[in-house]
Order: sequence, then C-alpha cells, then structure tokens
Amino acid sequence: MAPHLRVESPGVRYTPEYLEADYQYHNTSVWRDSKGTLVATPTSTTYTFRTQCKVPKLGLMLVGLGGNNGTTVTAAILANKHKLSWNTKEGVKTANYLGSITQASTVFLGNGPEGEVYVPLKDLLPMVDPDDIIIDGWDISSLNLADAMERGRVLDYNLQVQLKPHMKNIKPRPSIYIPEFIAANQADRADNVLKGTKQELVDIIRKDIREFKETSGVDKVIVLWTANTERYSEVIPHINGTMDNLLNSIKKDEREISPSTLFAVASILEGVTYINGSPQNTFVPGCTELADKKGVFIAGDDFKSGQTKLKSVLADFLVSAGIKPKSIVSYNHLGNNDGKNLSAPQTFRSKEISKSGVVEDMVESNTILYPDGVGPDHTVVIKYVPHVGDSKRAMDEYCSEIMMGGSNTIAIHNTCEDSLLASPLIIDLVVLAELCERIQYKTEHDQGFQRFNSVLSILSYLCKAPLVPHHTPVINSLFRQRSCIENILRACIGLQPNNHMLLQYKHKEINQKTYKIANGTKKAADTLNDVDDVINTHTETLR
Ligand SMILES: NC(=O)c1ccc[n+]([C@@H]2O[C@H](COP(=O)([O-])OP(=O)(O)OC[C@H]3O[C@@H](n4cnc5c(N)ncnc54)[C@H](O)[C@@H]3O)[C@@H](O)[C@H]2O)c1
Ligand SMILES: O=P([O-])([O-])O[C@@H]1[C@@H](O)[C@H](O)[C@@H](O)[C@H](O)[C@@H]1O
Repeated sequence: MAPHLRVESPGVRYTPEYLEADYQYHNTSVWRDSKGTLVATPTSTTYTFRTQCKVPKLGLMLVGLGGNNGTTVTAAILANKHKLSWNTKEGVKTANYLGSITQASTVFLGNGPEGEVYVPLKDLLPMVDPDDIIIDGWDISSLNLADAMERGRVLDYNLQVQLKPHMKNIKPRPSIYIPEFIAANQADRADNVLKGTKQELVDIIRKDIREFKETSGVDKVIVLWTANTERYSEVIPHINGTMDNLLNSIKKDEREISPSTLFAVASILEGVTYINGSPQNTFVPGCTELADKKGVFIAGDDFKSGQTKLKSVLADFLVSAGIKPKSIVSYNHLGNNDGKNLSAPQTFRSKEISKSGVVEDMVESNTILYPDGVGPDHTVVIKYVPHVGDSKRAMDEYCSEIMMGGSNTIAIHNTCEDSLLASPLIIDLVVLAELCERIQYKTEHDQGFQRFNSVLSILSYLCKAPLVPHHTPVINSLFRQRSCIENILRACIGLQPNNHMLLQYKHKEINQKTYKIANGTKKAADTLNDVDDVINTHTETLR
C-alpha cells in the first residue's frame, strides 16, 4: 500500500503479504411482475477482497515489437527510466506517461478538512512501476529497435539520439508470419519469420516465453499483441469452436488458425496473460475456453486510443442528455504502417467492426430516443496517406435531432501521433492486468478465495471492442468503464464507490450535523482537537 494512503476501517486488514478488505456490494435487482410493472429491489452482497502487496518484476513481451507502438512504448519506458529530457523548438521536453490513467490520472478519494481530496489512481493499490518493466518480443521485421524507432518517425530526433544506445541491441525475435492474414503490402518487411507447422510454431513461442523469463530474471510475463491488424478468422465449430478442436486443429496444421491465435494459445499454455491490442477476433471460442480452463487472463480487443475514445464520450453525452444522434461519420487518414496495412479491404474490415460497435450500448439504453432500437447512421472511413506518417488526422461529424424539430451538428478535427495515444494504453493494460493477477475475492456464498473471470472485462476502458465473458453486457461508455476500474480498486481497499451525491452540501445549512453525517467528524476533530475547527476549516474550503 502506498505509504501516504491508509484506510482506517474495521473491515480493512493489512498483513505483510496481503491487503484484505470486506466490502458491501450494493446493487438493484429489477424484474417485471405479472402486470408488466417493473419492480426494483435493493440487494447487498458481502465480498472480501485480498490483494497480494508484493509487486513483481514484470516482463512484457510485445508481438509487433518493431512497430510504431512497440518502439514508442519501449522508448517511453526507457526515457522515463533514465529520466531523459530533450530540446525541441518549443523548449525542453521531459519524459512522462501522459495519457496513462494509472500513471497520470487521479481519483476522488473523499472529503475532509482539506476539502475534496484526490489521489493518484496508482496509489490506491500496489502497482508495477512502468519504469521497471523489462521488454522483449517478436516482429516479422528484423530491424533492431533503434532503427525501427527511426523508421516509425514518431519521436523527436533529439530524444531518439539519446535513446539509440539503449535500443540498438534490442532485436525482435523471429515471428509467425502467415501472409493471408494481413495486407500483402506487409511482405516487404517480413525478413524475420519462423518456419514450421503451427504446432511447431506454438512450441517455439512457448519456448521463447520460458527463455525470456529465465534469462531476464523477471517474476512474471505478460504477452501483448501490438502487431498488424489481421483479417477476421472464420469461426468454424470443428476447427476452433472448442478448446479441444482448436488444439487439434493446430496439431493438424489447419489453415484457418491465425498468428494472433497461435500466440494467444502459446501464452495461455504457458500460464501467461495475453492481451489483444488489435481488432481481429483472436479469441475464437476455443481460445476463450482454453483461457477459462487454464485460469489464464485474456483481454482486448483493439486499443481505444483516439477517435473511438472520443465517440464513447460524445455519444454517451448526447444520448444521456436526451439528444438523438441521427448520423455519425468518422473519417481519418494516416500514413504509418498501420494505415498501410489497413488499406487492404480484409484488414480494414476488422477495424471497421471495432470502430463501429461503440455506440450500440448507448442506443440500447434509451428507448425514448430509439424506440425501435435502430441507432444512428454510422460510417467509418480510413485512408492511407503516407505523407502524414503517424500523425493521424481524424474528422468526425455528429448530426443530432434536438427539440421541436431542431438539429445540431458537431464537427471535430483531431490530429495526433497515433502511437503516442496507444502507448500509454499499453502501459495501463499491462499494469492493471498484472494487478488483477494479485487480486482474489470471495463472497458470503463462497468457500474460498478465487480470481476474476479469465476474460478481464475490467480493461474495457482501454479497448474499442471490449472482450467480456459470455452473456455479460458490453459497456462502451467511457465514464462507466472508468468508474468500473476506479470502484473495483476502491472496493479492494474497503471503500464504497463515489456516488457524486454530495448530500452534505445539499442540506439547508452546512453545519456540524451535516459535516458529521458526511465526513466522520470524530477522527478529523481528534486531529484538530476541536470539531468547530474542522467545521470552520471545512466551511472555509467550501467558500
Ligand atoms: N493509435 C494506435 O496506434 C492504435 C490504436 C488502436 C489499435 N492499434 C493497433 O495496434 C497495432 C499496431 O499499431 P502500430 O501503429 O504499431 O502498427 P505498425 O504497423 O507500426 O506495427 C505493427 C508491427 O507488427 C509487425 N508484425 C506484423 N505481423 C506480425 C506477426 N505476425 N508477428 C510479429 N510482428 C508482426 C510489423 O512488422 C510491425 O512492425 C495495429 O493492429 C493497430 O491497428 C493502434
Ligand atoms: O482509436 P481510434 O482513433 O478510434 O482508431 C484508430 C484508427 O482511426 C486508425 O485509423 C488506426 O490506424 C488506429 O489503429 C486506430 O485504431
């Protein structure tokens, strides 16, 4: 637990190994009676969360290590680790993790004599420091990471110069390359590929994972796919519909098993969490069954980094404001290798699917606006324009129906280095996935402690097309996704979710009684030796 944050509660226990917290999970059960009336019933379940406090030495193996995201996240970790600064025309820049919720965001903890208190999200529970992550991985391109970083044209030159000595000796391991799954235009960089049957390839990847763990001295490894977007794999029940069929298909060298699924199978068989940062359906049913049977975490799909992240806020705002989006058109062009790979119809289709699904839950949430469940016209366009490189230009138009026949059009232009939006998400995915590996829970109905479901839906905030356990809802609203992370971490330290009611400030008078109601005056008063001081301080803060 962070030295400057402690929870004082009868239900929270600190031991040298664990942080254990009892938590009342309040929910609302809703059903329809025989007359069709909705009946809402408050429910409460007692959970006990147990978090191992020892933070491990973490190894991260990136598939696509030599790509724009792979080189950029590696560069960012090294630049932060070595506290690098570099000159630019705007002045001196210093390494940071902006865009990462674990490293650069705060959460509202509570109220006290200082007023509203916010703490870094990473201080809620012991988490891996990204500076300490050891990186390895695979790429079909043999370029060392210094040259690959230069090829990517993402980072300032003066920073690259300082990083090259740290990156030139990092060479991607040869990888699995099956041309039909990505754009044909990727062939010219595929000079670092493995040969063998699919079973042999899985065995090599498994050996790579074990070898990295042994030679690097890390305590655990996470594998993350940030390689090219693949075309969708056809889901064929006897090929990949079950765990056994998938493993047999690999043994039989079946054609319809993608590189990303082979990496996922290899990682799961090595007991290593696997995260998919791209939109393809890596997690065919047999793969999710394998993860479940092996009790290994999987997560994805497709980093939610820019245009779609904004859409999951804007669509949520409009619909929850009772404004009816009638059309959403999302166009972007970019000139990096991702854009080049996406210029092929089959790989673009994977991205189009992940970028298009993000408003479905919001449409379903409002039958006043969408009584027939038919949402807005929604179009996604991606064009490859080499000149702009990694600096993606996104243009969006939201046309909505407003009161009394009115209409509203929101037009947005958003330019950014795509990899500088995705790299902090890679860090968050890995830091939070590793934390989840150290959390266990049990309810009043369970015998013993258990881990979360193998599908880590808590990571939905970071994904365009969140992978969730079967028969559970897909939530795309960014606010709800972030609240999920925040409130599960709060539950692990025995704190209730933020309800944002601020009842203590709604009373007719802000006085000792209301302060007591909301802020547990006793402890604060003991500290300040006088309740009035607490009230005065607090009231002062409110002015
Ligand atoms: N903002 C973003 O950058 C962003 C957002 C969401 C999703 N993504 C996804 O992340 C992925 C990576 O994006 P990028 O900009 O780094 O792309 P990139 O093309 O620069 O990097 C991909 C790398 O993967 C390598 N590769 C391809 N097939 C491989 C295989 N089978 N094994 C190992 N390496 C392989 C390529 O050689 C390349 O170096 C893409 O799928 C992209 O759609 C990116
Ligand atoms: O995350 P986001 O900005 O909505 O979507 C992005 C796309 O617009 C871009 O074309 C693609 O290359 C990136 O991989 C990313 O998926």
